[in-house]
Amino acid sequence: MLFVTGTDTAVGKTHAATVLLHELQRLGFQVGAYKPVCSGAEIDAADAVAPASAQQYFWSDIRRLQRACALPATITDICPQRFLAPLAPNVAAAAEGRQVDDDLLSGGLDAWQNRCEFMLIEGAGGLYCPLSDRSTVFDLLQQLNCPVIVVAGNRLGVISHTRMTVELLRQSGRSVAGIILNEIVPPDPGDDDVSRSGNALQLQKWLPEIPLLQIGWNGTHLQSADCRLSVQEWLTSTAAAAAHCWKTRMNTEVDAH
Ligand SMILES: Nc1ncnc2c1ncn2[C@@H]1O[C@H](COP(=O)(O)OP(=O)(O)OP(=O)(O)O)[C@@H](O)[C@H]1O
Ligand SMILES: C[C@H](N)[C@@H](CCCCCC(=O)O)NC(=O)O
Ligand SMILES: [Mg+2]
Repeated sequence: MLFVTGTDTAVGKTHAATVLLHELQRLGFQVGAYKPVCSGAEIDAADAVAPASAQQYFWSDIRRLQRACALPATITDICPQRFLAPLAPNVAAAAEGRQVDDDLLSGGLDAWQNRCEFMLIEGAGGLYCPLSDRSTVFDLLQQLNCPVIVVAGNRLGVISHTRMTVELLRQSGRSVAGIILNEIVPPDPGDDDVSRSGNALQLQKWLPEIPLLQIGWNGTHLQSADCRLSVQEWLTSTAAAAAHCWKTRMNTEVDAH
């Protein structure tokens, strides 16, 4: 298992997860994709004029993960709990008179047993985003006990947000496999925006022991910002740690039954 978290909502966790899926699959790994809960549905354009009851909702994160995953998977395999409002999942659930099922957050992974070498899991929002009324992304991560990738949206503020996220993970014993600095704003060719162009160097300076990768605007590939290792080396070692963790979970599940 490999958990993709981020410095905030809308920093490119899903975008980075799809890039990771493509890159890992290109290296031959069989990777499943999972999001424990998703909030914020959209309506297919073709349905926009249909009466509300007939409208087909979809969840962009689930659709993007499903399309990027090379293994056959239903929407429920990818994400077993889905809510309409674009709010924290527990708040979105309450708006429908429902509750997020805490056990199903990790329990939904059981559907993937023996179907892949490991799972790529995307959270929602940042580390302390509530998932249910009782638990946050961070709690789920602690329960899953797996390596983490931190997606950092490249904008002013990213240095502090990334360091806080990494510090919390490290203090709690999580292994941070890497930081992905993701371009969430299109480049302006006439203007070198120093509030963004200097952030990779700063992250390397303040977090020198964590591999730093980058995804460009509309980028479909990972780039290494870390001269110590290539993207392929990083992917291979990260996949090995993720596979070990998934195997451990499956063995534990088998023992429990
Ligand atoms: N590198 C990129 N290039 C171009 N667009 C991007 C890039 N990264 C993200 N985006 C766009 O920015 C928006 C937010 O990205 P994304 O949905 O991946 O964020 P997220 O962190 O997964 O958010 P959430 O907390 O809702 O899961 C999306 O429209 C996405 O397509
Ligand atoms: C609606 C968003 N897109 C996202 C939830 C983000 C909630 C952030 C809450 C917070 O930390 O303040 N949903 C999701 O990832 O399924
Ligand atoms: Mg997302």
